[in-house]
Amino acid sequence: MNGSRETGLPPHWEVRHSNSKNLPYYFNSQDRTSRWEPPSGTDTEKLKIYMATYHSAKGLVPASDPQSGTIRAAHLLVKHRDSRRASSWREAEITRSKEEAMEIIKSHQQKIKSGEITLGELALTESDCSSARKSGDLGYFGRGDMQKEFEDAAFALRPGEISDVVDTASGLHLIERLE
Ligand SMILES: O=C(O)CN(Cc1ccccc1)C(=O)c1nc(-c2ccccc2)[nH]c1C(=O)O
Repeated sequence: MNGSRETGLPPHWEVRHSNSKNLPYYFNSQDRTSRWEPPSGTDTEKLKIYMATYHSAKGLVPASDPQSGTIRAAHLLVKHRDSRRASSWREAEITRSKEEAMEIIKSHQQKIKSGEITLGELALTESDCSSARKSGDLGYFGRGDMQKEFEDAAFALRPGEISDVVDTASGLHLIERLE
């Protein structure tokens, strides 16, 4: 529990760490909801200071042991109205259809294949995942950490390779294995 005064978060909210995505997220212990972005009413200056000390104090660094069956990957997520959580930092309510999302991610795939732009660069502005701010980098993860379709596709890639479109409950993904 990190209390609300040091974190700058409203009461009942705390910072947690998603090991699978190697990202902090925000958890409300009262109604047990979680989100990638800080809730409204957060004192962002205090949170920034807390996050700096929290992360350095806890030494939360990525699991740097690919030998333990982990890989490192980045992804670009395009959500649609049937995504399990049809909302993202880009769009509060995502209403596009799955077919429209497929057209969008296929055009992203073409741009990446042509060498016009990298997946990470495109993820920064186009990915509906909160990892967008890290160019889609999810850090290291092992089997059992991600949704099965995502895991199978990611582990089938060689380092540097990019997947075809992967369909999960979260939406449509392009995955690049980094290590
Ligand atoms: O699937 C859901 O019910 C909600 N999620 C996952 C999630 C999990 C914890 C906190 C916020 C979002 C997503 O929709 C989601 N999944 C991902 C994801 C999926 C596969 C691999 C990496 C990330 N990112 C997100 C996101 O909003 O940022």
